[in-house]
Amino acid sequence: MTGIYSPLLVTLSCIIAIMASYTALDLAGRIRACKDAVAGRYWLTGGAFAMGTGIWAMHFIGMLAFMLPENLGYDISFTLLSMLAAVIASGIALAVVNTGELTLVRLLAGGLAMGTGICAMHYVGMAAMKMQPPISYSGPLVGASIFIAMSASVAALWIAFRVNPRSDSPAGRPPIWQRMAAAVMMGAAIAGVHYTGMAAARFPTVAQGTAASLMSAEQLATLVAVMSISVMLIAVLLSVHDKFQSQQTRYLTASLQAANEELQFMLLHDPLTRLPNRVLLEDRVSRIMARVKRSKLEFAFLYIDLDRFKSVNDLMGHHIGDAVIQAAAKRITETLREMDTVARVGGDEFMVVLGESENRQDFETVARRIGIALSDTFVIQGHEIRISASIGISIYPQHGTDIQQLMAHADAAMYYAKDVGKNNYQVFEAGMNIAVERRHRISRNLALAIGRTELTLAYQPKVAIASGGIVGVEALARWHDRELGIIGPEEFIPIAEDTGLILSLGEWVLCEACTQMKRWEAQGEERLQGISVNVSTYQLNHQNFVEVVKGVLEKTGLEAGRLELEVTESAVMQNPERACAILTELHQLGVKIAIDDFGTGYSNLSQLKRFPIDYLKIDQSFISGIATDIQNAALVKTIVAMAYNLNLEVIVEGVETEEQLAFVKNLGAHMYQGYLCSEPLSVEEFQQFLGRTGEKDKTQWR
Ligand SMILES: Nc1nc2c(ncn2[C@@H]2O[C@H](COP(=O)(O)O[C@H]3[C@@H](O)[C@H](n4cnc5c(=O)[nH]c(N)nc54)O[C@@H]3COP(=O)(O)O)[C@@H](O)[C@H]2O)c(=O)[nH]1
Repeated sequence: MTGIYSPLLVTLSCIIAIMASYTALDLAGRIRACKDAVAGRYWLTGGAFAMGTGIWAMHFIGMLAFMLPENLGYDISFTLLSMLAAVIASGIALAVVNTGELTLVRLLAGGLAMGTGICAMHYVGMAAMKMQPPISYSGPLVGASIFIAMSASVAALWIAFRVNPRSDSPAGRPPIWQRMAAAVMMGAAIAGVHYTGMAAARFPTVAQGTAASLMSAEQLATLVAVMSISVMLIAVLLSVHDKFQSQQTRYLTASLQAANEELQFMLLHDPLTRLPNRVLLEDRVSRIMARVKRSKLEFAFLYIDLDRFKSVNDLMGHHIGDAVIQAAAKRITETLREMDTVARVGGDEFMVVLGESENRQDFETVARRIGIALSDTFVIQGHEIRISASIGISIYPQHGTDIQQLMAHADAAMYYAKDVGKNNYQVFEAGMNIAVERRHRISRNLALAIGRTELTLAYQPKVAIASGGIVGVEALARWHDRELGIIGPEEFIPIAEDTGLILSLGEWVLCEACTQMKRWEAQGEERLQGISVNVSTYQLNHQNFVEVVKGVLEKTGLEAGRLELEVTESAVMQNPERACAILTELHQLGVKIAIDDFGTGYSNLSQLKRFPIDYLKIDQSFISGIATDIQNAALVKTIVAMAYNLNLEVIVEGVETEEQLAFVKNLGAHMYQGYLCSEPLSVEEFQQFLGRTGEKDKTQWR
């Protein structure tokens, strides 16, 4: 009996073989990429089922494509057994592909197992065709089909391995067209086995289906269709999954790349200003240095520190402080050229590297420009803020041949600029290093000294000019450092202000002075109406200053009216609204307020009218030449007259001679302080002083 092939079903069988191959290859890739052992086992089982049923479906469609004159039946158990053989063969193939390395032995063993499975599937499937007399086979063609099965399996395993590299392979997954080409090759091999096997079969001339036939060709077609659709569905689902996963991977890769770039940026930039940080700056400097070495040009470091920034931050809050830093960064950047670099290297510190130049005047010009730009008023959220900058300059190679040296020298010059009054620039000179080293030591040692016996208070009497009697005392901080010896407040107070140490130092002074005043009260010392304490700008502007004063009064038990706070004119004028509010609160407690160093600031008396002031202290610089300097004399005269109008008492500082005293007495000033009466004394000396003067006629002391 001879049969003919239906071209449609043959084509369909080939398509199914290709689809099954594609599905199998894809699954093999997934199994190889899977790092989770349990999930890998699921993929293997699913893959074996999909590939096995695919091959099996191809085989039976191929059988159905072969139309015999007789209607034949198919034995169910053989049919299912052939499917099992295909699934097992596929499982073996996938397990082999899943190994780390495909050695020749493993490839041959896997190919043999898979080929055996395919042959078993084919010939068991053929045996499902129950006919009488049974089908006979041509030995050479069966041999050829077995050979094709074995070699196709080896080729298929090799292809599967090649198109599914390990997940950590640098090459990554091959493109889809390569996988498709591999699937076509595998499909052709599977179809080849089948059709060679079919050619080997000799069907009897007259054949009849046997009683064992339980499944008709239609039923078989239905089963095959279900299986084929399953394979196709798996293929479609996998492709959708694949697409989704590759989209996901692309998205994740893009986000990872963006995150990496941001991380890279963050590592090299300051987050607030987005300017380079010290690391990036150093990198750029080393490049400039390499260039400059060859060209014999110079380049400069500018160390910029914002003056009074700490009080802006404390006074107005960190959000305003941050905005000032950002605005300052912008202004600095705007003064520079493309080739220059500005970096933020600390809270209110910037470092500028000015690219190579032949003329060092250029560096100073830029420093001057930056200084001017930063001293212009900043308007931040409606607040007018005034700061300035102290700038230190070091030049390569004159001031150093490595980055650290150049930075240290620019830093030293910057501190020098601060020491000589801020709001200026200085080019590094050898002696500045020593000054900076001393400054560092002072701030280090001062932090340790607060609250220890190294810090003490000196007391200077206040004398009523009319009566000559002692009426008060001013407490002044003194420091004898174990390592550096005596350090004057002129030196350590500004450092304490710059470092913020003034808060704890100021509180200590306040507490110590009030405690001492309380002791004098307890001793029955009636002449001292009160004790005055200096308050720095930084303290006054600090948010909890009123609370600190209240706390000290409570702790020491001193009556508020016995405490007098001396605030400088410039401290008050830095933020008049806030200063006025704080001073009013303190004044309402009963604390007396004196404006210290009056005449050195920009204010005039009418501006001070709204402040709750009790005393004006005329700065000692006006007193030294008062008898000879007509201008100073006129000024003091005017201040005293206006103070009278405002109902303020005038204290004159720095009176050293009888002549000066006579002059201020003549003007009608109320009190004086100065060496004429006494310099500031230790507590013991002041005690003796009180004793000595107490024996004199109180009203006739001087
Ligand atoms: N915030 C704080 N500031 C303080 C504190 N203690 C001192 N200071 C301030 O330091 C500056 C220098 O003070 P000092 O060296 O103590 O000098 C004072 C007097 O010794 C000096 N003086 C007094 N009489 C004369 C004199 O006849 N001639 C002369 N040449 N100098 C004299 O004047 C200084 C007093 O200044 P003032 O405070 O303005 O009354 C100084 O600005 C202090 O304010 C502190 O604890 N906190």
